[in-house]
Amino acid sequence: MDSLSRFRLFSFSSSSLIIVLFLFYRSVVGQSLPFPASDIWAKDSELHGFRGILRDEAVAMIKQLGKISDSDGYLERTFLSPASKIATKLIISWMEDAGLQTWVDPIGNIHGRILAANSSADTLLLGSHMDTVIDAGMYDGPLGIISAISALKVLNVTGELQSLRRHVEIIAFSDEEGVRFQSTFLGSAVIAGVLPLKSLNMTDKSGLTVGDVLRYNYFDPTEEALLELKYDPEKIWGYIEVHIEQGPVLEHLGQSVGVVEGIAGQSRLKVTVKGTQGHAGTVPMHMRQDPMAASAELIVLLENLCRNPEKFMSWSDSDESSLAGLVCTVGEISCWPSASNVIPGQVVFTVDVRVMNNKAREAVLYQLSDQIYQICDRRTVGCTIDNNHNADAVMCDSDLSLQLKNAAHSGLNILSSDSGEITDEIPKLMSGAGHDAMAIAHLTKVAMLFVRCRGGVSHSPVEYVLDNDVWAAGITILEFLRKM
Ligand SMILES: NC(=O)N[C@H](N)C(=O)O
Ligand SMILES: [Mn+2]
Ligand SMILES: [Mn+2]
Repeated sequence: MDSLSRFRLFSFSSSSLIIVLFLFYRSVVGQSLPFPASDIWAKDSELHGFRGILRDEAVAMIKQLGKISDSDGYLERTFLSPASKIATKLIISWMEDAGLQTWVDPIGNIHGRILAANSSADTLLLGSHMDTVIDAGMYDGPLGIISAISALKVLNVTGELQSLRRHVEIIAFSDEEGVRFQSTFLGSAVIAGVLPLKSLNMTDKSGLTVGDVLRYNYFDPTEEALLELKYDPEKIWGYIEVHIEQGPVLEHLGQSVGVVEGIAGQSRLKVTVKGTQGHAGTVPMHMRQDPMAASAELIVLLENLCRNPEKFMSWSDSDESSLAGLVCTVGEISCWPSASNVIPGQVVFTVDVRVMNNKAREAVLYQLSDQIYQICDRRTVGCTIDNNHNADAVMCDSDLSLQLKNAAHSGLNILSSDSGEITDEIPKLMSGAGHDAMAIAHLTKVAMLFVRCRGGVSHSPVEYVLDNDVWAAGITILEFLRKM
């Protein structure tokens, strides 16, 4: 080989090596934490819709958080549990990496804030919840927290974080699912100043009350102390929450995100049925007061009432349209003493009732209680109904929702600019699921962005959001922050 050929071969191999090293850097280093904040990288990322931060890092964080569980083998992270404390440290580190000032309040909410140069500016709140159901998916809650952190991290990388027009605060709420105490919204209701004091007396499975748990957390939850945690509505501009849709509509429409118009109201009851405990082999059937058989009848009644409410309710109570979307669920049941050869002494089950129209929900609860007591009387078992939670339906603010929709539109067009596709109209949809936005609506105007999920499945470990849809959520928040 002559020296010119040797030189050509050398220069070809060294440039290939540089390209290979660059690709390796992009694929391995560029996708891991922390993200390098160099100007060159930031420029490159702007061109690519900040894919490294808004998609790859965000998905990595969701997966990391999805491994922090109170149980082995499945995801469960409840209010102020050991796993929630580990998750708190991680979320704080991510918020700080995004350039935010952080703190944890006595109810376990994590806050990350950036102040605007104008100290008298009002504040945009962004957030969702960090607690999960039992055997949960990893997107329900964390998607909203992490898309907000990622969007602010982009602004930190580009240097825009210091020139925001409003203060911006992310809150990772400590309890939305209400699994530990059947409470829901413990975190967000305190911030909005609407936590009913009786919630402090609710007990978990070990007999601890909410109040006990807070006192172990060095916080005495008196009425005054709780009110001190309430935010001043005058200082808050609005609240935006990103959340997995948890239903099939966006997938059906072939759209990655949609804007929420309203959230159905919800009530949770605890029904206790007391009978006569006895021997399964000796008590004749007609002499039993069996709370298990009674509960079975009550549960079938609930299903009938919610499937065909018009058969149970007089038209003066409600009209057909106000009952549209009514859904009722018994999701938890336990009996005592729970043995195959014992007629139970007591059965306890939960009832979850949801519908957009608040009056219709009240009418359903009234009918349901009436029918339950009639059945219990006929079966000579004792029934009590505790109404543990009520949240009225919430309509999202139309102006804020429009701004969110415009942000989604421009964000999606950045993502699709490579393909030349123009994003269609952003869909609007209703939420049957509850959200922290319901509690925060008592404080300020709210808007929500839903993100498509596979098969519409949530509250299940198979819950899944495409990485590109996580990206779509992040770029929507980024565009919102840039234009607010
Ligand atoms: N979005 C949700 O999954 N939230 C609730 N905790 C619910 O029960 O709807
Ligand atoms: Mn949930
Ligand atoms: Mn949720």
